[in-house]
Amino acid sequence: MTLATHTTAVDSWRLLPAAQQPSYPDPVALRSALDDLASYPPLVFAGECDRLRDRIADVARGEAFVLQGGDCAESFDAVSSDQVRDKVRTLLQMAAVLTYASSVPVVKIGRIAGQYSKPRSNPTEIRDGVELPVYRGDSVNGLAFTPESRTPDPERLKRMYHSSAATLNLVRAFTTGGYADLRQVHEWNRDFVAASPVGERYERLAGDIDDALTFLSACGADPAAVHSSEIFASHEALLLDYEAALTRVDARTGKLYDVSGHMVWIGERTRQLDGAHVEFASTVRNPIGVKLGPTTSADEAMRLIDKLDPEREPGRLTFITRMGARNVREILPELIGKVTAEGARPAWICDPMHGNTFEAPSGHKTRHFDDVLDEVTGFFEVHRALGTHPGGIHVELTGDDVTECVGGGAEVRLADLGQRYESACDPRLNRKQSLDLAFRVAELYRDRTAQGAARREAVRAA
Ligand SMILES: O=C[C@H](O)[C@H](O)COP(=O)(O)O
Ligand SMILES: C=C(OP(=O)(O)O)C(=O)O
Repeated sequence: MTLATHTTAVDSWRLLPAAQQPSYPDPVALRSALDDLASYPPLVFAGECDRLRDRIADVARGEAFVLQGGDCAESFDAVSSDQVRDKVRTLLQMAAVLTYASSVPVVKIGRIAGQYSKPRSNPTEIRDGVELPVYRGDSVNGLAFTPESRTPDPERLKRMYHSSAATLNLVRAFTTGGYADLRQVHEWNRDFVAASPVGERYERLAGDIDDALTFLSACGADPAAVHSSEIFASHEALLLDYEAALTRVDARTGKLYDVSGHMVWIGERTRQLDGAHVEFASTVRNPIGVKLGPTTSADEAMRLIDKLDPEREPGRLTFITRMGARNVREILPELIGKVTAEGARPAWICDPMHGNTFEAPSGHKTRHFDDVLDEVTGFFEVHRALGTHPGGIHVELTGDDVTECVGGGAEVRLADLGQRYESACDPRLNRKQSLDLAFRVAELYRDRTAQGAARREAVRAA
């Protein structure tokens, strides 16, 4: 149910069907929560959203790379400084490796400080013959399988706001308060390489980064970027009442911004061209992501561009493709080919998680590291063949040593899944698997750069 609030958001989306919205039993309580939210201060500022748009514009031009990652579903209980610190640390470690290998800035975007709502395949769940509403994220209902917990509660929308605020505060503190110093981040990577069963493979890259840092200090170069970092916040803009309640007019420009996060994305299940989510996103100035699954046609992609990025403004739109390892090499070329031929310049980034989920014999939802890597590899291959820019990766990850995805250097086996399966929804890469992935993507980037140089050399010689 969607109710009018005292927000300044454009209300056109309210006239359209909104998929995946909870049904709240008490409309008065919902209205009251939304009114409160509409009176709260912004979580992020419009100028910060603009800065992220500029950074993504560099990605669209082939001059930067996106690392977007974090939990599948954040939980209110996990807003602790240790958990946020470990996620930030994982992102920083991955970014350090990717920056060196790609030789371009890495734009770090957390699935963080707002990723509390989940689209689901089924509206209900049955256990032992009892049917209850499915868990839709902490912003909607509770994970416990009881009627009370599974009933959507609008007070949770306010907890989402407060949890996002506390998390953002920690992210800002960790990225600017000395924790993100590149030399320290590199030391953590050295420790990872030394302890990893496949560390030998990464030794050379880690050694090269050592040399680069030593060279920088020998030159007396001490740029501020070495001591602090910048991590933007993003989440799926799923609950439109919440997003609209946090939409504000920017005093500088008179334009609308969704100030619940720097970037918001539209999911695979809610990207209908005539639906409320696409309409809502078209009314705000934030950088927007859209997930594109294997059924997306090139024509649909073009119509999404026409709706969300009619000015063809680099940085405005990011296509996050999640085709599955088996499909990526077949489906992606036509999409990218058509969009590029039409003169549109979205950033393209690869989500290698959502097309590669399967159920383990133990009943756990899982993903195999090899499939994740294979989809990213296919994504790089397709871009290489087309001469376009593989603009980044979007991954579900955590800084904790969970056992939710199988494979990786310090192999998690199917039989290990039950040991530490903590995700409230989909399986995440643990810290070591995330770092493994960063080193492997770095290798792909270096291969690509080396092949590009070889091609240029061959052309010069001819
Ligand atoms: O995280 C993504 C979706 O919410 C999830 O894949 C849907 O999962 P379900 O099929 O278990 O509902
Ligand atoms: C639900 C998600 O993905 P998708 O929309 O691609 O299925 C997600 O990223 O949490």
